[in-house]
Amino acid sequence: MARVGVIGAGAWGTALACAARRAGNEVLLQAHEAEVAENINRTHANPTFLPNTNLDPNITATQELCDVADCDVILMVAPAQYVRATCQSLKASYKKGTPLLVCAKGIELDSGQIMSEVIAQELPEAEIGILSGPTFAIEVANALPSACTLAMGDMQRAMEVANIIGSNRFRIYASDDVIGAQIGGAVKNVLAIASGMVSGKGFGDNARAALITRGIAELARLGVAKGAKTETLMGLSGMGDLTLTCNSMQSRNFSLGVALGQGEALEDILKVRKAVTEGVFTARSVCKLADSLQVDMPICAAVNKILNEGADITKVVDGLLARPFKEEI
Ligand SMILES: NC(=O)c1ccc[n+]([C@@H]2O[C@H](COP(=O)([O-])OP(=O)(O)OC[C@H]3O[C@@H](n4cnc5c(N)ncnc54)[C@H](O)[C@@H]3O)[C@@H](O)[C@H]2O)c1
Ligand SMILES: O=P(O)(O)OC[C@H](O)CO
Repeated sequence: MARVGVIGAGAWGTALACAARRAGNEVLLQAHEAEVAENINRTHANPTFLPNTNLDPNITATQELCDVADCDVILMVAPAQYVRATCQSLKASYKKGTPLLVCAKGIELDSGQIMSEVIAQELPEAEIGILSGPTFAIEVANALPSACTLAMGDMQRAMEVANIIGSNRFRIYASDDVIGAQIGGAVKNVLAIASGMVSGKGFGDNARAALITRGIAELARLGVAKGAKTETLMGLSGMGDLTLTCNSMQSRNFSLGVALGQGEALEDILKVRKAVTEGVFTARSVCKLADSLQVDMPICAAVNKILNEGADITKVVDGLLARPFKEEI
């Protein structure tokens, strides 16, 4: 039995705590909000972020980041824009060599950095891993079968850690492609917003299939330019997660796109959401990263224009459709 610390008791942190506990570990879940920690300890539930789910009473919660520093493996499940500040707070207690697995999916707004770059700056001694794949929290919490990628610089180490937190209901495939495993998870959120807009606008299933396929082409262009392996981008953390998120109302990113497509305003959609919709932030940061690498990402650029520059969806879509025909690459 290992001790697994989970930072962030949102839907995904709570679900990962369930998976790690099911794999036979002692699990400590760190919550940002006092009432979330209290609910988990007192009622074995997290109605704020993962309602209608009973948690194993052996999952305990704390509000203190330093409490998870003694764990054998730490999962970083704060949303992407909070990862830097969370690492800064963890720094004083973090023990060199403890695997720190990033489970957030996003690119930092100010810097355009991926999460491994943010962590390398703030916790240079961290043994970084990336856990990413097609995994809706509620299904993992309810022990429905899921699979994802765990990428670490050392493949052998990734296998060891996979054996600690994985199980027959939460299958983990090891990889040594730390960059590739992050690009899919970050970019698919932006593409899922686009896919939702296509659905919300009533453009039909053909259009959605075309968008997803051209989306994987731009995701792969960015990944390769950043140093990812193509097979990672075509695997669970890339194409797998893109397929899931671009086709399901369970996705916060897809459902936000649907609402936008149906004419709701972004501020009104976000006003009533407690859950994070990572694509809203990553739309801007992925464009910044793509510009710096001189990669053409027309769909992500279109989403950014709609979300952040107030562009009209119909006009933006018309602009995309009117581009000259080109080779399929
Ligand atoms: N929910 C899923 O199905 C799922 C699956 C895979 C990956 N992810 C990724 O996991 C990450 C976390 O998402 P989630 O679904 O668990 O979140 P959530 O939407 O359920 O909850 C929001 C989270 O933000 C945290 N938060 C709010 N303010 C904060 C602050 N100032 N500092 C630190 N944390 C703060 C909350 O404590 C909570 O953990 C995201 O990057 C998401 O893309 C989510
Ligand atoms: O609800 P979303 O859109 O944040 O997606 C959740 C997970 O990333 C799916 O793998």
